[in-house]
Amino acid sequence: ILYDCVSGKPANRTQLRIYAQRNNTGVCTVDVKPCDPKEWQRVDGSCNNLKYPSRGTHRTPTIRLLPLDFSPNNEPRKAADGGDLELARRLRTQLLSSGEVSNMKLTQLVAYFLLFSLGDINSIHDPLNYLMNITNCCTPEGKKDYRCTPLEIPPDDPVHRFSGIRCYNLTRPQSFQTYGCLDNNTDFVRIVFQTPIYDLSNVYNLMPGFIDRIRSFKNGMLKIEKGENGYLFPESDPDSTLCLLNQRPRETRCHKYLSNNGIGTNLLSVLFYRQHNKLAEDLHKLNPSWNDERLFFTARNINIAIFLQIFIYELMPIVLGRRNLIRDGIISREEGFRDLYDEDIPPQTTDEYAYSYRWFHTIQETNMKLYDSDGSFLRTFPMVNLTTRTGFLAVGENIVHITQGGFRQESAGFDYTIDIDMGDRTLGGSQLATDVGASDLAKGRYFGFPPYITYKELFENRSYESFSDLEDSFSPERLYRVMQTHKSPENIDLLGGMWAEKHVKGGMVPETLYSIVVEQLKRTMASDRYWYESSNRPHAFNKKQLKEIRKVSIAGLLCCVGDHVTEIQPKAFYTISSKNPLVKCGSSKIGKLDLSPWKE
Ligand code: HEM
Repeated sequence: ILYDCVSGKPANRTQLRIYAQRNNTGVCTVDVKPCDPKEWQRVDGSCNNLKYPSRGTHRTPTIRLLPLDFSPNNEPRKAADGGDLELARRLRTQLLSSGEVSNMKLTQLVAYFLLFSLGDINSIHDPLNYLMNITNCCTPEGKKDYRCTPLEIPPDDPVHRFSGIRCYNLTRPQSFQTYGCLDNNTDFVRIVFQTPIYDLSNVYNLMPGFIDRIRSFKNGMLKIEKGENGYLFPESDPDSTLCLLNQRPRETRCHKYLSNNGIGTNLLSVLFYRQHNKLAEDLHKLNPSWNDERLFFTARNINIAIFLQIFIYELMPIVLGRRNLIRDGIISREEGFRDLYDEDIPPQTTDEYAYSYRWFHTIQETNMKLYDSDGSFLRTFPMVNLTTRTGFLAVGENIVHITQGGFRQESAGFDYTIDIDMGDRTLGGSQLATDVGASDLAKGRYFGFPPYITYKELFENRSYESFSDLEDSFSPERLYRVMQTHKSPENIDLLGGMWAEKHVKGGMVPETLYSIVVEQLKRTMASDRYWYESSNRPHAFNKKQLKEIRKVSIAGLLCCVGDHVTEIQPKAFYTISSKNPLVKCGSSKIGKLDLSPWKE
């Protein structure tokens, strides 16, 4: 049955006729085969919710925590005095300092895993649009193009008053309107090409239909290709334009079916891809009678559970605060099952959720340190030169050196500073100059987010009318900066507010970011019929199996499938220290899974 993506209902004849005329049936509808309530979790995300079978697939519309706030024609909202809001680049340079500050407690893996988790539910079509399709937004012609939203650089800019660069290329976020699935005079609804549930889309389902190209259909395995370093995944497309920064002729590899995104996402996609095969292989040894289908879906079921266990129980407590997450029902102290499913909540993500992750650009350390497999420091490399450069991973021992650096190098500080390369280069040589923070702030206006204080009101359940109402939310110095840069509290953007806001007690992120993330995680857990902690889902783990899943860790993952990882600190999101020393991978201190409870 062809479902209309936006409404989530079977498309009627009139709709189908209109889509056919517009030649966009493929993007505005999704084909859902009849659901079987007991089947394995589908790779395409359909039938997760039996009442709304298309919710959960690619192009499931996002939802909003608060109503849209736009000027006419979806232009940015106006300031309280009716004028334009302050330039995004000026706010970025005034609210965030530029510099190198390390967080001595956490490793680069934190940023890698966060970005990887985001790629599971959010596609990178918007950045690709201005990197590949619409590259002329700073030309006179581009400035007249509705799709363009170039960023003006103020004449007194701390960097570009010297460079002469006056504009950054940027495009409007894409929506169901962009693709003609909704008429232009309707409310903006963001289009996302990833499934809204956490199901390792980066590995199994980057685009509809990819799964059939990467499955070997033998013993549950995914295809692999043999290469120089054993690192090769099907299939490279050397002619692909997606790997913009590959340095030819040496770097030719570009994934056809896996991500070609930031270096951390690419690395983790490779690790989870490999882990699928390791699981399938071991399950096959334990249960030689299982067929390909059963081996594939069991391995995938375990792989997703490992990813979620690391994400929700190991990473998020560090970032958001363990006690906070227990209090808010995101994690449990008990090891047993949790049945949180509510069929009335369709699988969807809020725009605010994916957007708020942009705050993590401030924790990205870009001066990447590369280490040998025995832990000897080799050299540094600018990470911003590696986005859309999958070819680099496949050359020489690079993947080994990046993996080692992931758990040996500190992340950048969770402070009010943005790394210099993030704030002034961002995308290596693929743009003359970019400021990811300025793009982030401006994008919020083109998503139509209401002011920061409206979110404060939502989460704190009180009103915020003057700057003095914000005294509890900012340190005096930060509040002073906010007042210097905004004429009215209503002018503060959602991200600008989060940049300056105090961090949540017990956690490392701004209070509002905490609230947005927790709101979504609750929805995610309640709306996923296949959530791994549930005892009632089809093909649920039994008690012993879940107990094994509870043991996994990022260190265990790296030991199991990381290149040349023979020793690692047991808590690998934390830096190496006397309390968290390097141990051999075989050590009982490394949390990893024993598959014997899966033996039939
Ligand atoms: C070297 C590291 C990174 C670079 C160079 C980078 C660069 C970028 C760029 C250029 C964009 C597009 C901006 C726009 O179109 O407005 C972007 C988007 C984004 N990035 Fe990063 N990023 C990095 C790391 C991270 C990390 C660690 C996170 C944390 C989760 C993250 C989260 C996001 C999010 C949420 C978006 C928005 C995607 C969307 O909804 O369109 N990035 N990044």
